Amino acid sequence: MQSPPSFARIGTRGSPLALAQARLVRRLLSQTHGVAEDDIAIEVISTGGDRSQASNASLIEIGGKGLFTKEIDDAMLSGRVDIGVHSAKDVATRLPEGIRLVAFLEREDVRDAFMSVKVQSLDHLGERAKFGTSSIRRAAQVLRVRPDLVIVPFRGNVGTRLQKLIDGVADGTMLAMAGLNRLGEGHRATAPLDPEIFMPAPAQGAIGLAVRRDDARMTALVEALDHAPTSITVTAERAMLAVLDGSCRTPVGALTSLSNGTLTVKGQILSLDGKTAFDSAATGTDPEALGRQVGEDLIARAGTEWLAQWAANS
Ligand SMILES: NCc1[nH]cc(CCC(=O)O)c1CC(=O)O
Repeated sequence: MQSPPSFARIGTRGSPLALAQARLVRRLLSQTHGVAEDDIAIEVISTGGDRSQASNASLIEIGGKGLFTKEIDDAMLSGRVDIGVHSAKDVATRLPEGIRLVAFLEREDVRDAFMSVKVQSLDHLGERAKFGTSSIRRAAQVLRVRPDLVIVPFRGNVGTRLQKLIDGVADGTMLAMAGLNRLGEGHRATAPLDPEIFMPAPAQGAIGLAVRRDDARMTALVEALDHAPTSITVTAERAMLAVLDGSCRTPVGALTSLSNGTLTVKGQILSLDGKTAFDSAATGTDPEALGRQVGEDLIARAGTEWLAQWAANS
């Protein structure tokens, strides 16, 4: 009989992207710690996010707190798996008490890409063309530059979405370059979008690794995979998001650059229809402090009256 994997058990969602990310983590752990890949198990765990994507859950429900991570967190807490591998942008700013994000892998391309089988860019879409997205951020950003477009719900993995474009369910859509690249499908992107205008989701393009807070062995093994510049920028963006999470449910974009130890954090919040947007930026060295500063400044600029429409607890 084969002996069970002894080094570590990774918990992941079952989507092609999630599996590609879990396999990347398995390979890095194996290389870094000199163990066989067979000694690292990959356990597929279905999450609430997978179930609501399969159904017709509303835009607001998707992306709710911990939707893509709860069952993996539970599997870690019960000892079924040791490491949770997540797209960092899908990880809620507040994690369960016993769980910690301890490492981020080197960030992929942070940008979103425009995708279409008909036209080369967003500008080339016809008047009132259908734009497929189930992301409130992407819908707001697209409507900001093309208020005439009609937003239609659009879900599924990369292959499904491409088929939907071919079938004419939508004339265009937007996907993260990171996901496409990690699936070896980067060539499918019609045109990467300017991240200053189409600000990515906070932490987009980074893979976050979670462990049980009391698991010192696993913490040390996983921390060895951390990519410091990614940790710094993602920490700033998640700090910004944590401030905004506490007071509103508006679409949020973030863009951080790091050069010679100096961080510039930019943030944007928008109304769902894209008609209103507030921008802020800050430069410095402390990721947490800068992120919080940008979040608080966005709240101040938007003002309580505007934010009241998008109250966190409504
Ligand atoms: N919400 C789904 C999701 N979570 C992470 C990615 C892509 C990879 C990444 O941004 O790290 C995607 C798909 C997409 O937004 O196109």
